[in-house]
Amino acid sequence: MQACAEFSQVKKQIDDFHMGPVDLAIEPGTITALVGSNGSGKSTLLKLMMDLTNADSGVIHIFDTPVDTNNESWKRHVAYLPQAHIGYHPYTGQDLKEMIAPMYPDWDDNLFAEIVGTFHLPLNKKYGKLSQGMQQKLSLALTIPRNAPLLLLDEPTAFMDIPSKRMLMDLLTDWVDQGERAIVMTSHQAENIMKLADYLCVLQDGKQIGTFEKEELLQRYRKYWVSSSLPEEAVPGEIAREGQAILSDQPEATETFFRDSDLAITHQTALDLEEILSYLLKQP
Ligand SMILES: Nc1ncnc2c1ncn2[C@@H]1O[C@H](COP(=O)(O)OP(=O)(O)OP(=O)(O)O)[C@@H](O)[C@H]1O
Repeated sequence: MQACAEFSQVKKQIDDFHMGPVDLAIEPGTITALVGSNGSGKSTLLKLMMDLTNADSGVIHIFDTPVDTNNESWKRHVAYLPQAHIGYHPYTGQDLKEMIAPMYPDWDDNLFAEIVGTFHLPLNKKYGKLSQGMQQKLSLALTIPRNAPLLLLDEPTAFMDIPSKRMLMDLLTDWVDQGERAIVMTSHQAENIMKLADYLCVLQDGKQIGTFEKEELLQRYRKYWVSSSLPEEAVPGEIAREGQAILSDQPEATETFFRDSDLAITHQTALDLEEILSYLLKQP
């Protein structure tokens, strides 16, 4: 199946920030969250996909077309929501819709009306006069109905209230379920990632720690308490200790060790995604 986007050994340097090498494939029908601390390179990855900045080495393909080709027709297959829109401020939502919709052959006016209705967006007000949260909602209303098969969202819910976040998450899940389309989004919000993402591409200071299937990641980590004192030396799979608890990223190996050492497990829990990401991002 044709990948929506593919990074091969992509590297980029901006001053003293070094990104990559990044290898990543975005398959249709999937939602990938770019996760990492501030300044880890998430927005830069999206900008590289939009050819808004150039890679120093490596190749990025969008639907099999290299992004740095002279023919930019591939851009019609991508809808990009940046963190901030420069140039929208003097226009009303209606003006912006009339400017943007004709550029996208698959623009869905019904979906635009649905998002406007869901978020109670006033289309007669200038973008610059809207609150940050409303600006974000209007930007989404102007981006999702483009129905481009690859949707890139940079922090889409950063300024949104809780009910709106939920509504957007439902909307995005429905949107991606409709067919051969994919979403790549950056997010700091574990709730978004937990609800939406199939895959997590984890970045730390520009380094790609890994790309993980969310469910696989959730199953990989467990926390154990045992009946007597823990041995001083590290237990197989141990990644950390919290008081009398051991955190493991190899539950089978850890449990075998406890069994062989006659240490009864008195309690165990899975780790939530926020804890897992904190551990991944603490790695040296
Ligand atoms: N135009 C620019 N000029 C100079 N440095 C830049 C520029 N754009 C990005 N950088 C640097 O590149 C690095 C990665 O930035 P990027 O915006 O991709 O991070 P991020 O993971 O999206 O961060 P955040 O979570 O804060 O949005 C940072 O060190 C940033 O300072």
